[in-house]
Amino acid sequence: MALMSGYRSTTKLALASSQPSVKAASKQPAIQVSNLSIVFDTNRGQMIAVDRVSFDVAAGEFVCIVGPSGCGKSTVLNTIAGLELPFEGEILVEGSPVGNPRPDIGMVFQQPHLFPWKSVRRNIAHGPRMLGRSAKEACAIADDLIAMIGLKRFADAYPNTLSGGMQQRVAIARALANEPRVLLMDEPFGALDAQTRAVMQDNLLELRDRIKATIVFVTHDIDEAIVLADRVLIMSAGPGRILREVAVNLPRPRSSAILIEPTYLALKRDCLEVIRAEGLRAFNQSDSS
Ligand SMILES: Nc1ncnc2c1ncn2[C@@H]1O[C@H](COP(=O)(O)OP(=O)(O)OP(=O)(O)O)[C@@H](O)[C@H]1O
Repeated sequence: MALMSGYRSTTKLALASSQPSVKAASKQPAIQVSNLSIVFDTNRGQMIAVDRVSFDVAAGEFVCIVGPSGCGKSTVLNTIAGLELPFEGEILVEGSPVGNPRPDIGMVFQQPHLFPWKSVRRNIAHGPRMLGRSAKEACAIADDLIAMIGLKRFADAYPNTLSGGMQQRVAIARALANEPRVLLMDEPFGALDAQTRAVMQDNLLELRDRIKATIVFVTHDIDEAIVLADRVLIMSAGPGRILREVAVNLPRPRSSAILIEPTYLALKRDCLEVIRAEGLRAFNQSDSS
């Protein structure tokens, strides 16, 4: 496998001691989340969904957030996107506080949410048009991205004629059309079958090398997190906190083929130990409360 030619055994697991605060290596992080807390009103009273979460993401870094269902992963991501207000704490993206959704922050969800009445090209051109680009410019941007995601033959097709994987590629291209500095992805491959998912992971790794955006990616799947990320943040069961940071120093370019490499398996085993211990802690806690 050509992508594996540079493979070396450089895996290093970095487990920080106890860290509510996870700092990126860069001096000027693209994303700075400081003491983020989010409380929801529910019919059983107030519920702390996210509890004093702090982390940085360096410019160009790929960070995955994993954790048990309901631990607040999506809430953290939505808040960075400006979709979850109000919140306690501070979030800076490219140095500016987040408030409302911003064109320099792209978001991709588990479901592609394409406009069913627009063709692939017009779905992707929509963002640039909204930002004031001419129809010609917007179509040129869309066509470049369509080539990048390998759907040239489907430029004039409508979403309902595409497979789930193809629709998700269009959703990613649509998010990239505004040239976001930051791309937030909430389980974008969660609804796909295993084979399509592996192909999409490889596509994303390739795209990532070309677009140089800072990416925060939420997933349940530890394999997916290790294949994609420079760092994995493991969240605890609710209320959500950052439990551990795991540095993934596997060489790039990578592909899903690293899943069978011994260094990869060692890294996965260490992550799973952290996740299993946390699962047990949460179970015992809920059992005794
Ligand atoms: N708008 C809301 N109102 C009330 N509670 C909410 C709201 N949004 C999320 N929650 C609750 O906050 C907690 C965190 O939800 P969130 O969706 O962020 O978790 P998650 O880790 O992304 O879960 P999953 O992996 O299952 O998608 C959950 O207990 C959820 O029920």
